[in-house]
Amino acid sequence: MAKESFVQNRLKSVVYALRGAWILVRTESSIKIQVVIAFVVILAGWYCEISATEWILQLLAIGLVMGVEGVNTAIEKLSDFVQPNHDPRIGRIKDISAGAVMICSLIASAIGCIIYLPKIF
Ligand SMILES: Nc1ncnc2c1ncn2[C@@H]1O[C@H](COP(=O)(O)OP(=O)(O)OP(=O)(O)O)[C@@H](O)[C@H]1O
Repeated sequence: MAKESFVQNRLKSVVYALRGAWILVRTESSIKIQVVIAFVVILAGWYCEISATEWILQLLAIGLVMGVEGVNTAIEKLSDFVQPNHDPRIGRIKDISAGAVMICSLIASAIGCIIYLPKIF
């Protein structure tokens, strides 16, 4: 069998990653909520005519939260696969992973407040 070229290989990886992103959006309620929030703040950014720097910060915050949420989901699924039974060590791993999402969400909320509160009040 002929060896795949570098470009074919990379294209396959992109397809696998797109498939993973689609599974996330289709099956995970937390990601669905985050997609809605992202949509709302993008509309708000457009409505409030935020600056280029504010757009960059807002998009970074959206990407950060959704990216870490995806990794958190993968950790939860891997945990359930390696240990289907109740195990305090798995509980701790899942708690830490959820904690990482919470930290990113708090930072993203702070960025949202810094951008929009002065425009509202
Ligand atoms: N196998 C387990 N052993 C011990 N504790 C667990 C186990 N599975 C879950 N837990 C505890 O329950 C919490 C919730 O776990 P779960 O996998 O249901 O995540 P979740 O936050 O409900 O997921 P989702 O993001 O899909 O809503 C964990 O953070 C952990 O404290």
